[in-house]
Amino acid sequence: MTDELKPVLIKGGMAVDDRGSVSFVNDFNFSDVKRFYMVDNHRSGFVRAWHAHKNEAKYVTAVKGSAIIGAVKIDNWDNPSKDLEVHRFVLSEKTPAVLYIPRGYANGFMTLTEDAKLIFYSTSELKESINDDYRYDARYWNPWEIEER
Ligand SMILES: Cc1cn([C@H]2C[C@H](O)[C@@H](COP(=O)(O)OP(=O)(O)O[C@H]3O[C@@H](C)C(=O)[C@@H](O)[C@H]3O)O2)c(=O)[nH]c1=O
Repeated sequence: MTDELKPVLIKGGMAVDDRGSVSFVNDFNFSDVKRFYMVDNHRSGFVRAWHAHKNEAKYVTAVKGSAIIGAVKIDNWDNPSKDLEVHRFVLSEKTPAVLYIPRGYANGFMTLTEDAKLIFYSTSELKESINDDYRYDARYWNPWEIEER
């Protein structure tokens, strides 16, 4: 759906009335999605990172709670530079949105709330993804610090 080679935050919205609420991201579609999976952590503050894919792109949204999402475009798959640009986003059920992470990127996230649950929509089938999975230490790049301000 999106051939940009930069992460794109597709913003949505929430409609609330006397019945309840509807969260939506109208500009997102499933045209290149082949599978989905949901991820949560046992506690807030836990980091799952860095997982990189040469061919797989993914879309991620927060179904519940909030999380910091990181994305880094890989320059050298065997020894990526530590100085690469780290794209950093906060996804939350309170501000409906879908984050597009292009192929060629490492991604990861840190849960900000105990109840955080993320859905990933992947453009690869699992068997394609398994052969396209490059992992680096969770703090190889470190967008997980929260500055008190
Ligand atoms: C992602 C996924 C995992 N699994 C299985 C495989 C494995 O036995 C178990 C755990 O998978 P993983 O160890 O890959 O889970 P994890 O290490 O949390 O990796 C996941 O984290 C996020 C940040 C990513 O970027 C993805 O690459 C995804 O693989 O779940 C599926 O069956 N289907 C799926 O779509």
